[in-house]
Amino acid sequence: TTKERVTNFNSRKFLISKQNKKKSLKQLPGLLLTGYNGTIFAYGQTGSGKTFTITGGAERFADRGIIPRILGYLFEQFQKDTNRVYTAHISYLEIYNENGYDLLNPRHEASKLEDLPKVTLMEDTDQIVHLKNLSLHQASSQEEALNLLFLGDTNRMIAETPMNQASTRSHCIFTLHVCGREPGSTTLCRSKLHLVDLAGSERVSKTGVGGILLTEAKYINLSLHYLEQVIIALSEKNRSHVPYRNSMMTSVLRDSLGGNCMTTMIATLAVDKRNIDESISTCRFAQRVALIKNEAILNEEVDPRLVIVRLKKEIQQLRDELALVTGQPRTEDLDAVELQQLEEMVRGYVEDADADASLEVGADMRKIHHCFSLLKRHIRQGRASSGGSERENPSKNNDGPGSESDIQRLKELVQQRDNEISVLVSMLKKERKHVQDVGRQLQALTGERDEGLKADGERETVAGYDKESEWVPAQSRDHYVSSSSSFNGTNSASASATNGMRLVYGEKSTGRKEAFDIFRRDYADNITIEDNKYILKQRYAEAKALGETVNQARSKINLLKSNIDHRRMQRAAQGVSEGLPGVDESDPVEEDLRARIEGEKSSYKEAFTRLKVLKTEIEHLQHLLEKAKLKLQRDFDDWWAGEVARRAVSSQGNQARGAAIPSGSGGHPYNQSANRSSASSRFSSASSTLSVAPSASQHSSVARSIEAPGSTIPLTGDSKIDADILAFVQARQQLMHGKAQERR
Ligand SMILES: Nc1ncnc2c1ncn2[C@@H]1O[C@H](COP(=O)(O)OP(=O)(O)OP(=O)(O)O)[C@@H](O)[C@H]1O
Repeated sequence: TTKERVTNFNSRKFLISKQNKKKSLKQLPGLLLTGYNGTIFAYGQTGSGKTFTITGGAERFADRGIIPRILGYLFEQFQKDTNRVYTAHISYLEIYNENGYDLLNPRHEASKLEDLPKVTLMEDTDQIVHLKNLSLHQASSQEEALNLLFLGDTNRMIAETPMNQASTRSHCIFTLHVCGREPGSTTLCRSKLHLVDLAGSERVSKTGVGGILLTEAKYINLSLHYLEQVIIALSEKNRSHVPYRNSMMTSVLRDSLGGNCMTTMIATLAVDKRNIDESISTCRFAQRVALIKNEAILNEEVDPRLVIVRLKKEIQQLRDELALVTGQPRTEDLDAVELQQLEEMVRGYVEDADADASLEVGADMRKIHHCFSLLKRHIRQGRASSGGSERENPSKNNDGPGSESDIQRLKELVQQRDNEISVLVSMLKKERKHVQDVGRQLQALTGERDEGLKADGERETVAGYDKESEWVPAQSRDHYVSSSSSFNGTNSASASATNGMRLVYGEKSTGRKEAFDIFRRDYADNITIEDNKYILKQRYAEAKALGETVNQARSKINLLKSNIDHRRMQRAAQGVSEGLPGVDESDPVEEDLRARIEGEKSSYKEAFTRLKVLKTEIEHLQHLLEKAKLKLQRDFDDWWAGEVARRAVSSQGNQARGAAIPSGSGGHPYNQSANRSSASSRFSSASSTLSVAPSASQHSSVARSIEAPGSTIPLTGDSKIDADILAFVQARQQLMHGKAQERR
């Protein structure tokens, strides 16, 4: 029961073993920024909370895992650190049955796992492993990075089939590649952080390290066994050979396990009594991991492109100097472009007010000569316009340019212009005030809707949520896939998913929609979906209110600022007209205005900071909601497909016997949990037998409610259309039965 589960989870404990005792789990992301590689991997039996720890829970924002938290932290640091420029790239690899798959491949959501290009290992001469077919996506913001995580997780979920319980039997490696550089420097700091969600470990401990029994081989997660072998080899002193190459996972994590990396293992335990053996085995494994000593080094490298540019410049300088020293100056004439450049440089140099400004033309005598001649020309021109005219007009009292009458006339002209300017300024102010008033009136009329959110880019997201809150099942997976397969890696995954939902809206059949409504009503996760919708609405309302607070504070600050300006002008005018002293002294009115600005500023900051946090939370909740909806959609599709197949088989049988529509039900297999193996058994029973009676494990409210229609429905003979007709009749019956029960 839920209560038991909660109690069990509360008693879960995490054991963290560290390579370097000084470096805690919290410090790893920080070390990533300084250029060290890091790995955090979760190890434990199925259901002990590895995915919950690494990625996060599917229900609440507070349950978000290490990956979203690290992404939040890192992007915040990128912004804070003004001394460096950072770039981040993300890859997401899934290893299933020793094959690697790119979880960020856009084809992932449209194709079966087997049809996807496999990620393969390639080793260079320095034994560094490279992964072919694994895409790397740049993430320039936390939002983009979280979208990539969401996309990968969704792809992982979609690719899950009853035969492939991916979350339990596959390993996932989310890698964050960070590159930091000081502007102008040729040195780069490259580092990567692997966040690894390993497959369930239980089989390994049961098999033992010694050998794998042939009969059990297909059930055993070989790569975890090899991981254990590598760990043992690394923890034993004097072991020269470490068998990294045995599995893809150990090859990919080679650096993390015994190389240049700070590694933290999180051992997850399900501390129920019946799991005691698994728990002990996990602790032993953690103990061995703790013995491994890694030598992490700072990953600094020089960017070859920048070095080339620098070296080319240096070579040119040296060539010029050499030519100068050896007396072999270049003889060819400067071309038009060079002459133009020199002219601009000299003009800039002459006009530069800075006395220390220098003119850099390199050690090229041709250029130096040309610069001298340009400077000479400038000087002569200057003399001609000032000194020369002085010599020609030594008397200041004559009527030529510069005479007293001339100066007087110019003064009057300046005065006249000043008057014109002040008239224009006051007109401008009036106009501006008018525009502001009109703006305010307009805002009042439109109710200032969503202004705050709009300012922070929130509006679209929340509006998107509103639009999708009413949604219906897809006709088939193909529809969903085709509509969302346009994803190119950087688009919003949630947008593509919702588009998919919306696209099929117009194509729904009534029977299918009715069936979906019933299915959704009984679906166990529906409570979570509804809860999250409710929380999301609350957050949205809070964000809207905060947005308004931010806007109000902003306009109040602007108003107070203009009051201060006004006050200052008033005081200045008073000072000039009345010749009052002390205009420079502090003004209590202005002080008061300033204090009010400070007050508004702090409420603005507070609301804005909360809005930012809220934005992350809203996005996270939207992702959770999307995932839950996708899961519901997928479960419904499976159930529906099973129903249709069974009806088709039954109706064919009945038609052959000239019978009416059969009774029976497929049940609601997902009312307890998303039991995918029961889904597969439904499929097989549908194809192998005409019996449609619900099995004991499949009973549900829907299953119990089905009765024979009691009338013969004319069928078309087309199996697909007939199946749809039958499903419609059945869904309708279920609905009516449900309503009848409700009335009772
Ligand atoms: N600390 C926890 N608090 C609440 N729920 C938890 C906690 N840890 C795990 N769970 C829940 O337990 C279930 C199983 O957890 P999770 O999927 O993380 O296990 P896992 O070790 O990754 O399993 P698998 O090996 O199958 O992938 C999930 O429903 C998860 O939400």
